[in-house]
Amino acid sequence: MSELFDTTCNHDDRPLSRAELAAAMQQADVLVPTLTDQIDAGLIEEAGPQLKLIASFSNGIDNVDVDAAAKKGITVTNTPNVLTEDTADMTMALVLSVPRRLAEGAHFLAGPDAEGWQGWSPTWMLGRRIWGKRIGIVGMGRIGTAVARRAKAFGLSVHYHNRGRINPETEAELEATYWDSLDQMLARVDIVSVNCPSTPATYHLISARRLALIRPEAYIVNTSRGDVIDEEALIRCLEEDRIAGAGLDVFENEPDVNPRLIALARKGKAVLLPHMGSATLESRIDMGDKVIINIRTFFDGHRPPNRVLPGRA
Ligand SMILES: O=CC(=O)O
Repeated sequence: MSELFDTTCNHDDRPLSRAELAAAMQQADVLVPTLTDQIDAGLIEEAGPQLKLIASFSNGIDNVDVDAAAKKGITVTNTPNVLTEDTADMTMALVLSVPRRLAEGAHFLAGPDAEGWQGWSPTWMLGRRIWGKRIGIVGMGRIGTAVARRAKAFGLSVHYHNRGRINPETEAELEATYWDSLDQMLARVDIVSVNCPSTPATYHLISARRLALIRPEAYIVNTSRGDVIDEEALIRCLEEDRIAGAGLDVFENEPDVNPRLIALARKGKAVLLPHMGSATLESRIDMGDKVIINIRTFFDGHRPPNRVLPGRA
């Protein structure tokens, strides 16, 4: 990056403070935030007139107020596509981990009781079968579709809810069933996978009312953003055994994880990951390349390939 542009970098791999962000936005022509930097309307309002591009190092763009940026004539870009397969892999890992008690088993052999293991026995660590079950994908964009491909290969039947139907060829290839009604789909599937972006319209989409529709034997997995699920309501469902288990890579108040969720993880009711869905070396390199291409294209006077348009709600 610094070979191509005159850069000021945050070398610490930690989110900048609001004051540091504000100062950067007074000086830089381009801001490259990550998903942990909250670029809200207030910061954008105070930005200097030289700031023309916010090239986010993230797929999700819920951390940037794109409408406020557009009003101030600032273009916003993100880094889609390059982390689709990695995030879908991690989603599938959670789909397998929770019902098959993978984390519990691994922790057991890494924990204090490991040496006391008595060996295989017929009722030891029984989980629930994946093959032949129904997965309900909430949000059938790139990542949702990549999850569906994997799920089908694992013998799950694919159900999905989306704002619109996906193209008929892909639907046929995945043998996927489209549900116009999210409520009806939630009531019928064995695993719910949340793969839609966080927007004002998807805030608490999986609400307390909808969580109550999910069957008690079903599991829920979220690798999207924490606020798509009403986390407090999910915790209550898990504590009261109204849902069999949850696999969560994202949380409502990251990096704070609700201690009740941690307690549920210790009881084997949840597998929690620290937002690592796209965390591969390859995806980070590809994301960096996308940021550079977006900046370059923009300053060459063209429309950057990953421009995020306002009005996404
Ligand atoms: O969650 C990761 C991303 O949005 O890039």
